[in-house]
Amino acid sequence: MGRVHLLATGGTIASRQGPGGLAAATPAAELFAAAGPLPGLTVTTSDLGTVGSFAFTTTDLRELVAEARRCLAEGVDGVVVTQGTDTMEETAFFTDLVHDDPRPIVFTGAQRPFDAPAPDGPANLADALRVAASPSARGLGALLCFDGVAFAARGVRKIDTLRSGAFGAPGRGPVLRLAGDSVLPLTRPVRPAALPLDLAADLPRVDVIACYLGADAGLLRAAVACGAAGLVLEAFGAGNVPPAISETVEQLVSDGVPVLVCSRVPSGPVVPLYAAGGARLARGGAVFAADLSPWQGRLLLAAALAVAPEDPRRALTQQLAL
Ligand SMILES: NC(=O)C[C@H](N)C(=O)O
Repeated sequence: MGRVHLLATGGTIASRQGPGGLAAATPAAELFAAAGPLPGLTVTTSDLGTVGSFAFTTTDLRELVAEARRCLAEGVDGVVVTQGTDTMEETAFFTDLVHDDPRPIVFTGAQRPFDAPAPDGPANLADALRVAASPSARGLGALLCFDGVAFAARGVRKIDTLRSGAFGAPGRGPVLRLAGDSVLPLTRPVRPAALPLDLAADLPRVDVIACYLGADAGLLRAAVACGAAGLVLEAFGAGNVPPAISETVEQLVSDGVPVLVCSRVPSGPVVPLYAAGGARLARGGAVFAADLSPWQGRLLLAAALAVAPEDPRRALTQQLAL
């Protein structure tokens, strides 16, 4: 008999139509009841909140991971977190960065609300509960289970605003597939060691700066003026930025502000190829973030700065080597 704890935070999976639009209001026990009986599983439930994930802060993120750890300490085989899909790729990734227990923490949600004529939440939740109890999920870290498959947290992205197949992991694919009651293993990605992050302390501010044709360095400087301790560039293509930005990056890095390079393209790695583009950024000391999305890169840089404020490079390199 598998034992799983369900921790609910809100999101569309818990939302119903109200006078001003959709609002999350359904508690964990009701979400579980709608997922139907799951023979062979004992499920306990608790509620951490009922908000849309677009309202999450990094404080909520730290509290969520701490709460999931408390649930695991009760001796369950795994934890399922229900939340909104808007920031699920960030929550799952952050959880994965610090998760050093072989038991999985599985995120799921829905694209259609709880009171829709054909909601997708109940099936997603049933799948996520099965994954959380499955021996095939052990050692895979934080997972995101949606629409019949589960993705490793690293590299997963929301790829559709409304369709039930909301997530993908470009260039990687899912790690588990659901078939009825069975959880079928597909691949086992190697995970770097967990970062020893103090969940009680605030994360340093890291901002993501978008690059677009003709962009100048104004937003980079503004971010630093607002207190950013590190910056992530949402660069063009394989990691190129307009000249005004690379010039400023060089200066910021030498002033001690680390800069991580990600791409605005959803698939493929960033590499310092072009003399006046990415190669210039690399010469200036920017770190290239493989195929991490800017939003996952931002959380990685914030965690690296928290763990090693003087020299986040080592933590970054260790996490990006795989
Ligand atoms: N499908 C969803 O859950 C989206 C919702 N806006 C949220 O992130 O809370």
